Amino acid sequence: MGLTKLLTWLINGRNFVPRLTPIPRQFLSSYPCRSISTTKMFKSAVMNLREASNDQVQEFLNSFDTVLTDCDGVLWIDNNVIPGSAETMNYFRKLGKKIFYVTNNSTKIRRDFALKAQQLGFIASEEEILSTAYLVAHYLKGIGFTKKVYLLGSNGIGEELKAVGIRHIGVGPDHVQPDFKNMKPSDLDPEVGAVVVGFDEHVSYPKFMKAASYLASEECLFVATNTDERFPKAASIVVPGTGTLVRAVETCSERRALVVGKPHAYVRKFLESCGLSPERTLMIGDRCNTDIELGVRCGFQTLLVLSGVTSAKDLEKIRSEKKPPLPDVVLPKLGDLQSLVTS
Ligand SMILES: O=C(O)COP(=O)(O)O
Ligand SMILES: [Mg+2]
Repeated sequence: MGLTKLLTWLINGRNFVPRLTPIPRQFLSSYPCRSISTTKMFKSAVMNLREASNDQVQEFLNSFDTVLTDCDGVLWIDNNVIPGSAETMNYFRKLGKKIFYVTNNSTKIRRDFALKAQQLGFIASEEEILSTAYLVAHYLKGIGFTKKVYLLGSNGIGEELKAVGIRHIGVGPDHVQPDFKNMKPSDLDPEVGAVVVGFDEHVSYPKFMKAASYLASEECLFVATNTDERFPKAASIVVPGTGTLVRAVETCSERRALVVGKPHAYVRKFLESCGLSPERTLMIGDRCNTDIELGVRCGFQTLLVLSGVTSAKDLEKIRSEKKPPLPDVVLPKLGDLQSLVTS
């Protein structure tokens, strides 16, 4: 069963018939999902759950049936679990909440995300994972794409493309040679009909040249996984995120990518097609400009945890600049919910 069908089935029961028609490209660029009132988008009150009464915590827990959680920065950082997050997610499940892991990370296939989650103590299955690698494949398959993809990204996307019968080239090192500027048209594959940009640890100048050269043809599609500026990191080291690569290719190709990840239109449309009940859905994230913005735009409740990218200081800045949207509720880390429900 496909992920959309499965999500729909889990959420609505067998009788619900999802809309599985591909989403037209021109529609996506302006797709608003639902109109957001200015008060909701720019509200200034954020409830700190640690300062809430027992009744308020209980009310919060009773207010949602479905939990969509971000991964990097909420559940784990690299391969290290954030203390208490597995216990909290498993507690949600024990309460009967449906759980889905919605990640902008494109480096793994869904099965490997599920495996990683399980190894870190989360109850999780492949069907509960929604990743940007999967969304890219879902999008290209949905529009009937049959050509080859030039992939400035990792095997995670490559494997998801392969799973839907789409061929790709480009994964792995493409080192700079002394005469790299002498690249010729014959160095390009004429079968390429789309450039996909995701996280690529082997990013290099020749890769940018190839991506931009393919994109010089107007017919060539340009798809990106996500625009996160940075990965969450515990120490004071900055790890540039996929947004860095997307902006670089957008700059040299003089084009804008269709981005499938949070908070962009494709993932919002995808979630909407799953028939979630927005007012009974909670989105948990560590970034206001991806996770919380997605949640607000979809009409979900939102919980920001400060264990990843957005810090308490950032939150203050967001509050004063009114951009991006603020969450409904905040916690230092997801695991803190445990002490609140047991106290
Ligand atoms: O890997 C990323 O860029 C972000 O991943 P996340 O959405 O799970 O935080
Ligand atoms: Mg995150």
